[in-house]
Amino acid sequence: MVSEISIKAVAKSLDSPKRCYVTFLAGEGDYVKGVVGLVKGLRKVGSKYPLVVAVLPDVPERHRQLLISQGCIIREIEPVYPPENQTQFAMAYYVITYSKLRIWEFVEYEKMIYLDADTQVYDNIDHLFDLPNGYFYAVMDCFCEKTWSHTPQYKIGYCQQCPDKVSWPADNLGPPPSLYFNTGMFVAEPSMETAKRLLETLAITPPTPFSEQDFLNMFFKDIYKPIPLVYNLVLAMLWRHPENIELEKVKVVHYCAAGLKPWRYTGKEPNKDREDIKMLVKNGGIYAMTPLLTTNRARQQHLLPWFRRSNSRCLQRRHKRAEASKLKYVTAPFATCSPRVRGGSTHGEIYGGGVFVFSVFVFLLSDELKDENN
Ligand SMILES: O=c1ccn([C@@H]2O[C@H](COP(=O)(O)OP(=O)(O)O[C@H]3O[C@H](CO)[C@H](O)[C@H](O)[C@H]3O)[C@@H](O)[C@H]2O)c(=O)[nH]1
Ligand SMILES: O[C@H]1[C@H](O)[C@@H](O)[C@H](O)[C@@H](O)[C@H]1O
Repeated sequence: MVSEISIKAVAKSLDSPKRCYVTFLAGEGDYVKGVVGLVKGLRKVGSKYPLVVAVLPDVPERHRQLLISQGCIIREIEPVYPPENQTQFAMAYYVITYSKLRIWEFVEYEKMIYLDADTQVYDNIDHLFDLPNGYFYAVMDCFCEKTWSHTPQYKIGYCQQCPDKVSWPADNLGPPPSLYFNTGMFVAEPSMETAKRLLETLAITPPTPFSEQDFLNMFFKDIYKPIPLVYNLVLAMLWRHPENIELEKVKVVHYCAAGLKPWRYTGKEPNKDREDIKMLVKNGGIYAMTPLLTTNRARQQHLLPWFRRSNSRCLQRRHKRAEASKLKYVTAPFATCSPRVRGGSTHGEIYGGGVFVFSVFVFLLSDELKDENN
């Protein structure tokens, strides 16, 4: 029996413009825990739109089912690679993230907010869907971590977060670089034409260390519009540019770095008495109480019919593809990858220990998944 609440929810959804949150999932590792945390977070902050998970073929069925049971829409994508024989130029860890480019093919939606699986929302950001069309919105990155040591910016100590501290030596290096965004969160408009241009451009673009992030920065350079840091707080900002952060206002936290993923918290990390950590703990603690959708009634209230339609279309597509497919793809290489592969030093060394503590609250979101990783 469909409840009255679910009928109202359906009616409301049919009225709403076609919008969605979207994330990306590869491999059979533990990033699925991040997605469960994220969908619970979105629900907790009252987001009106569904979370679509763009999954690579190597995501196991049990993970897909788990995500569907939490209200996610599963959309399988074909992997995207940089030009053949050139993958060595991107950091091995990141090659798989080129597949994110497929989300521009999700043209059943007019607008989407992309969030990496290692982000968490602490406040509703639905209003970002109302930003004017025709631009690429994302938060400016920070260049201060050792992962950036391959760049001139890092070498001269220049960061766009504090451009007056070390000014750009135009005489030696030419005009300053364009503003550079982090791709853990962005607002974009799906379009087959854009999707096609992205892939065509990628085919003639040599891979670079931050793979799809560098590529999207290059591709959308002319229409990029920075949005405030509160929409994607890359953790390093806490200790690199604390003067730029108003912690109570942060809406999306990005647990951006190996070793700092919320679901990998061990409880042994130092510095848990830092004030910023305490603040995040206070704000984030409520998420531990967000329920899973475990009862039919809860599902009726939260799962809208387009979730089901879309998932059943997705299953049909997968069957078809499995039949036809001699699809060659590389599984996610980095779920178990050592941080050293990525930047020459461990993220433990880079970040110091304190921030691990605030990860625990998001970790609590996912503790029902403990067995998944064994
Ligand atoms: O085994 C994996 C590894 C990664 N991912 C997906 O790929 C995303 C990016 O990977 P990480 O979160 O491990 O990487 P970072 O936090 O360092 O992310 C930063 O660098 C990446 C590569 O440059 C991307 O651009 C990303 O958007 C940017 O925030 C994950 O969030 C997740 O959505 C998986 O699904 N499975
Ligand atoms: O600034 C960040 C950070 O330094 C990360 O370690 C890296 O993964 C990101 O891609 C980058 O944008």
